[in-house]
Amino acid sequence: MTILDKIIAYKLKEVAAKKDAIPTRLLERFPLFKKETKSLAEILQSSTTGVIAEHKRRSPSKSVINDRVLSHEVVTGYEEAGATGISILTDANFFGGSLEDLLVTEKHTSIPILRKEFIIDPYQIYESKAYGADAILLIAACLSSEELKQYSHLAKSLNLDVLLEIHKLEELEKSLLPNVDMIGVNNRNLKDFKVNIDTSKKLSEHIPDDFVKVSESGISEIKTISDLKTYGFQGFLIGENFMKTENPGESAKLFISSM
Ligand SMILES: O=P(O)(O)OC[C@@H](O)[C@@H](O)c1c[nH]c2ccccc12
Repeated sequence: MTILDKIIAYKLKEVAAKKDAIPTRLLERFPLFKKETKSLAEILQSSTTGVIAEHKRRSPSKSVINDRVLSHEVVTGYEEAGATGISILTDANFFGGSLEDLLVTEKHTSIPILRKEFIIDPYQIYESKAYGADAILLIAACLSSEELKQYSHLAKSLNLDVLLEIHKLEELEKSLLPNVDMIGVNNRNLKDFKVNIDTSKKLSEHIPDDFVKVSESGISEIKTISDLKTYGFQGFLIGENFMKTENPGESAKLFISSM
């Protein structure tokens, strides 16, 4: 069983319990459900930097990255640093995140927020909207073609942008859907956690130009970004490189200001 299989099995149980606690019809009554969302894809297209800074306390590959920092300090720091968007990992069990982190971010910042979660049920898309997300992540490795189609359609009907994550060419075919705004190439293999930036470079030529291209994971140098830009990437998802430092907002500021 790979870690991804483990996460999916856990998510199925987690979502079943959540549906009992707060049914979809209640989520639809949350005040933020009516919030006007901001398009991450649009902002990335007009940004010259394109950094999506991620809040991530832990990960299955590295265990603790930063358990001390308060999320509101991190996210306001990210916004002040000039990040184009913020990614919030809401998974508690493997990444130490929460929906509370999403609420805090919504309250304290005004740039687009990506909810980073292992989405395996439409319920989580309603939940993302109810807790203030502007965009969601769908992972091709976790979902069938039919699910990807259905979930991206639902997200768009709620005005949420869709970032669809792929790691290999076979996953791209089922990901070229009308309701997908951005295609993210994860440089990290979720099966063995190995990171290779060449994954983005290799897959870039196969991604049609009508999708905003995002490169995810393992980015720690500005020259990597300049290089990826020549392959058509406009978004760069960075977590650990900022989170592992004492002051993630300050690290993001140093990084972005020297781009
Ligand atoms: O911390 P990094 O190496 O900068 O990576 C950030 C982000 O890309 C990574 O957290 C991520 C990419 N896709 C995911 C899917 C689920 C959980 C996490 C992720």
